[in-house]
Amino acid sequence: MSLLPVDEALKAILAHIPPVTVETVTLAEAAGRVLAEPLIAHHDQPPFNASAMDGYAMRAVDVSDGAWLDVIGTSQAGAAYPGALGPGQAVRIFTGAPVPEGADTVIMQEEAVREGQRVRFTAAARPGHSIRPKGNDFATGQVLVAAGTRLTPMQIAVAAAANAGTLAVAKRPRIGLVATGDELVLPGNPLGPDQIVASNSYGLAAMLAPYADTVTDHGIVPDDVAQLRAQLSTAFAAEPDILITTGGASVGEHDLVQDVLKDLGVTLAFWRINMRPGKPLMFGTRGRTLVFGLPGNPVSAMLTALVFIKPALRAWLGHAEPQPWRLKLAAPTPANTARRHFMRARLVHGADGMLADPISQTDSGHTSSLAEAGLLIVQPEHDPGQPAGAMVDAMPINAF
Ligand SMILES: Nc1nc2c(c(=O)[nH]1)N[C@H]1C(S)=C(S)[C@@H](COP(=O)(O)OP(=O)(O)OC[C@H]3O[C@@H](n4cnc5c(N)ncnc54)[C@H](O)[C@@H]3O)O[C@H]1N2
Ligand code: MOO
Repeated sequence: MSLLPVDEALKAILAHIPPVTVETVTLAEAAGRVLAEPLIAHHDQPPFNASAMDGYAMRAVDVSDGAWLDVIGTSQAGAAYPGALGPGQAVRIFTGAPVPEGADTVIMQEEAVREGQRVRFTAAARPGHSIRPKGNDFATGQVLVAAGTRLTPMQIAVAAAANAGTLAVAKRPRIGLVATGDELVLPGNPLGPDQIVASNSYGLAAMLAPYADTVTDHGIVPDDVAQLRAQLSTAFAAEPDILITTGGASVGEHDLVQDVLKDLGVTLAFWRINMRPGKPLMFGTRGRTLVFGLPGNPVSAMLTALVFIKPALRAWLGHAEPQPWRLKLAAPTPANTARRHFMRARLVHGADGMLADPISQTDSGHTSSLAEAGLLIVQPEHDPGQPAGAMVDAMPINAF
């Protein structure tokens, strides 16, 4: 049986990703979205030379030991001192206020002695000190956030500072989920004999929601051709950008998903890949809908989504693929098979940095070990096994 190499499978999927489409959202809705056009500054920040301290503004040359200066007025944030400052003069100034024309330094009030309308200083003056020059933070025309960036709170803050009321972000796909299996019951229900709680759609919805406009869970369908056909038709009728099934992907008599998908007009691009877990993954298209048939085993379902669907979604949004992590092994890894292994591991803090601590559990039905893992060690095909301290490639499980 020939299994498609992981990299080729990924390439085949990425070839079907449409170009980024843009939509405009308000700043309040933009956190977590991927910027589709660069955020460019349209003003200088600060827009004027601003004081960084509460204190006094003056000419540095006028500040000498014990010399008194005349306090001629006040500059506060939102209300600048209207005139210019001359020799022997000081202006009372507050943090964020415009530095008056003629002044070239600010001394904080803790280093000033005020008597009525005059002031002297206990510290030397340095030109430019405690002044934020106009455009120091950013200047008109500067790219503040590059297209393709996922907007974190820090970038939302800079966008707000740049006076952007709205942002151009990538439109997100609509995703549908269908779980298949006679044995499945929804979480929260009593378990009958031979029944299994359907967990895949919950994990997948949580994983994919940050990339999606909507994730619609179409529930559970038994392993029955007529019911599968009916439910998958309903799911397609909602015109999702991406439809994901779980279960029924393998070779047994009850693995019906592929045939039903084909009957419903899905063109299969590939089935079965050289990966563990996750071998029976299938991928195809129906019109402009991308269709992923994930294996039912819960670890296989989550990891195939992580390895294939997340990159597809990043590409959909125009967000660059992250570099693989390179980490030292905290413990040896065993020899691999001919399939690329995505090995569960914990991220641990060692004396000389972060280490990947492999988890020995490899069962594709073992969810509790996956829940403990923070990353996957990417073990190459036929890897002979590595000693503790060896550098390995890894991918974080929870990164965007
Ligand atoms: N003769 C062979 N048998 C199997 C092969 C093979 O190559 N030859 N491949 C194995 C591999 S690898 C995998 S992975 C599984 C995948 O099988 P299916 O995609 O057909 O999955 P199911 O049989 O439907 O279920 C497998 C397992 O997962 C549980 N399951 C299913 N759906 C869910 C869900 N939504 N939430 C939680 N758990 C779920 C299900 O109860 C089964 O225990 O096939 C191997 N067999
Ligand atoms: O590939 Mo399956 O996902 O190993 O159990």
